Amino acid sequence: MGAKNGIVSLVIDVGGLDAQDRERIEKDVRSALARLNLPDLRIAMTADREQSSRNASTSVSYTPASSYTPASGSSVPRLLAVGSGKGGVGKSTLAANLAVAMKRAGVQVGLVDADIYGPSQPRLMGSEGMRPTAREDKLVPVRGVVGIPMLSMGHLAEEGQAIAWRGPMAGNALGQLVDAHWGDVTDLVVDLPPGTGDVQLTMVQRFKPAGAVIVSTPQDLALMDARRAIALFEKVNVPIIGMVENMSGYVCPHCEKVSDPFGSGGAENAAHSLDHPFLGRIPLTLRLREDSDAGAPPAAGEGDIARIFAALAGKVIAFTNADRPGVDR
Ligand SMILES: Nc1ncnc2c1ncn2[C@@H]1O[C@H](COP(=O)(O)OP(=O)(O)OP(=O)(O)O)[C@@H](O)[C@H]1O
Repeated sequence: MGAKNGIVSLVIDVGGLDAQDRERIEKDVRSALARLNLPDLRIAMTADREQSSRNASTSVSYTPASSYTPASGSSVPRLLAVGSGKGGVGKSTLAANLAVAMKRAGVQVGLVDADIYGPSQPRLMGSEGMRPTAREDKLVPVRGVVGIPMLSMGHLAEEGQAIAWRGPMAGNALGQLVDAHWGDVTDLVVDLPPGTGDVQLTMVQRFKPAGAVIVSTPQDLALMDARRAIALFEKVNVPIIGMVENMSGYVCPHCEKVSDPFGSGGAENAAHSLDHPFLGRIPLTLRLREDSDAGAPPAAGEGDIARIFAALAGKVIAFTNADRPGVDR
């Protein structure tokens, strides 16, 4: 057991124990330590073998420290944020499929689920139930579909456990997801929490993404929120890579006729009026929702939707190739 920078770390050797015994020990230790009222406790359970899979022999769970800064000299990949002004517009769906399409285009891409209050990337990327390992005080990502390394609070918090940290703790949790062992990853797609409040502002300020993709649905109200999201990034000088219009046109699964329940073209007009690139339009389709819920991002398959995500990814890659500086820490 040790304490550094206000973080109390406890390393428990659980070599030779099965998952049930490991869980029991962790639970017992946590409840014993709860009486001490430690604000920032990190428990690492180690064993002789290291894997990042469902059968991991090393697992990590922690309560984040309230003030976290990446170790000096640590290098992290370039961060590409995916943000939205409001929830439910398809930000996580876009982030997952963008990462998959970038990977298919040959980019060494990773994915961070910064939506730490409602992490959905483990489900979208087919990595539910996986637990990251830890090495030298840093997390080792798990692998989602098509082998994309990824980290999400959903991999660390117990299933169904409410995640309700205060702002600074949220920032710290994200710090540990970003400042991880990313290996040869050059670009990290970051799924931000929805909204434009203090938590989002602090995250963007602290982690300084190299650029941001803004997702919106076509309605006026959603677009007003998207404008607020753009303003948030601009406030801290994060370039806007462009806007994406999601749920744009409903494709009937029976007759393939297209209708526009939320209107269409609003995000493209908004992007032009704000002088930002328009990256593309993703239709509302039953298939997209079903595949997403099943942990099979359509960008990994073939067909129209995969082609749409491939085109989007091409534009994001063009942005990263346009002599943009990486993250300067
Ligand atoms: N183009 C689409 N067609 C059909 N369903 C979609 C589409 N985009 C997103 N969805 C569905 O809408 C729901 C919300 O999407 P998603 O979770 O990606 O949104 P979000 O903006 O990240 O939401 P949250 O605010 O909860 O993080 C999901 O069930 C998803 O499968």
